[in-house]
Amino acid sequence: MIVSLVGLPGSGKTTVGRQLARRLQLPFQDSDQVIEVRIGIPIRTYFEQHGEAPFRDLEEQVIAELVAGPSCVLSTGGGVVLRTNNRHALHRSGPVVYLKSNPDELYRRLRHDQSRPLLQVADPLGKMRDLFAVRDPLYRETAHFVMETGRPSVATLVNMIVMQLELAGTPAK
Ligand SMILES: Nc1ncnc2c1ncn2[C@@H]1O[C@H](COP(=O)(O)OP(=O)(O)OP(=O)(O)O)[C@@H](O)[C@H]1O
Ligand SMILES: O=C(O)C1=C[C@@H](O)[C@@H](O)[C@H](O)C1
Ligand SMILES: [Mg+2]
Repeated sequence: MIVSLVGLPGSGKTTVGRQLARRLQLPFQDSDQVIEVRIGIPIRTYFEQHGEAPFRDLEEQVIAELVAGPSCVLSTGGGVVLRTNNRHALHRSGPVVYLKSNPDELYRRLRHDQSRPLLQVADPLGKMRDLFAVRDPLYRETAHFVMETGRPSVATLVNMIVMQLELAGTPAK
């Protein structure tokens, strides 16, 4: 079973995913990290050198491999839901949690972070709002649960997710 986390850049997929994996005693995978190991350079540099389309091809390949692999908690890249194949692959491989965050708050969280290529633009707040408008319906379509992030701490979010999974009958180890 693959427990996946989806959401906008900075919504906490990596941070929450790592702790959730520890709680569920499952291995942790992060598709962005798998991709970076494979390409041998930061995703940001890959975007600059090759553009977005080859990155999305690689991401689709990595998602297909990960969902076919052993049980894990899988944190995904923020744009994973842009491809229909990814949405279906994640949804049918196990519970998918959408970490839903307000774009203005995410912008405040990430404004000093240079590693997110899509936010290295003149108007990153506008970009985050646009990403939310396009992707919120896709995250909802992919997910079985929507968790509002924002006020809760990472530990609280992890507790809330574990409770949701238990309510849904997902065996927590
Ligand atoms: N619930 C939370 N409350 C406060 N800060 C948080 C919360 N979740 C994550 N953060 C902080 O927000 C930043 C981004 O988190 P993280 O890298 O986990 O996001 P991500 O969803 O994996 O982003 P990306 O899509 O770019 O990989 C980190 O500095 C993290 O510590
Ligand atoms: O939101 C996005 O489209 C992205 C988010 C990151 O997780 C990376 O997957 C990459 O920078 C693209
Ligand atoms: Mg991440």
